[in-house]
Amino acid sequence: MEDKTMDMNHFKLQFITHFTDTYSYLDSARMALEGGCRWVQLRMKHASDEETEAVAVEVQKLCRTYGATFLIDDRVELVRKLKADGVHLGKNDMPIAEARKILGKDFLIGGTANTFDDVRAHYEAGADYIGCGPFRFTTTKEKLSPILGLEGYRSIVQQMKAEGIHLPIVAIGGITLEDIPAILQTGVTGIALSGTILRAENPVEETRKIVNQLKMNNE
Ligand SMILES: Cc1ncc(COP(=O)(O)OP(=O)(O)O)c(N)n1
Ligand SMILES: Cc1ncsc1CCOP(=O)(O)O
Ligand SMILES: [Mg+2]
Repeated sequence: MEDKTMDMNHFKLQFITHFTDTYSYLDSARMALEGGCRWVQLRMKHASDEETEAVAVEVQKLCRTYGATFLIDDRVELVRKLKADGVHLGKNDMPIAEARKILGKDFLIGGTANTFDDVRAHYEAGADYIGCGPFRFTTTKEKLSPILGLEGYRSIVQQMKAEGIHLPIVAIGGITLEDIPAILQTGVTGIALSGTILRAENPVEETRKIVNQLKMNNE
């Protein structure tokens, strides 16, 4: 497992896999890694445990080759079994405090937030970072929470500052390359995305552009 305190650039872009007819989960992760992303979440919503484990083993190997952080969506037990780097949990998943008891302090745990109250609850439960969204409508996730837009992030970041909550927060949901400068201006730490890379004509090149855009907007 990598050092949680490593270079924060590493944690500015999280690529999340998504089922497509064009690319396998493994190839999707490979393209993001080739493009320079160093934080990958394997999200296989409708797959069985067996199917997910088989893919996770391969994506984990690839991530290790690239020195990337490897997270799995939802599946705490699989994260423990494979010694992945961490898990991302939402409202309908295992509570973060329970996952922390199972995984201990050496695994990353991300929590989904749509409001400042969600952020505070995850902070108190011991989350390492927040995935906050949706920024705008996306077809990648069903049953979306209310859209936040730029104003939603500004408000949440401002409340975090006011209450002294220091936790990395990545914006998520329908984000494209063009959105990055304005999103970072709101004070969030980074972004998480999927569709804009997988729909691009050249996903590796699109990832490169996103990585460069994030570097240019580095504070
Ligand atoms: C970085 C990041 N943020 C939010 C989510 C959404 O998690 P969740 O609300 O549990 O929904 P599913 O992804 O499980 O459908 C995420 N996965 N990653
Ligand atoms: C998992 C998730 N949670 C909120 S929006 C979303 C999907 C992000 O994917 P995309 O970048 O394709 O909108
Ligand atoms: Mg979930």
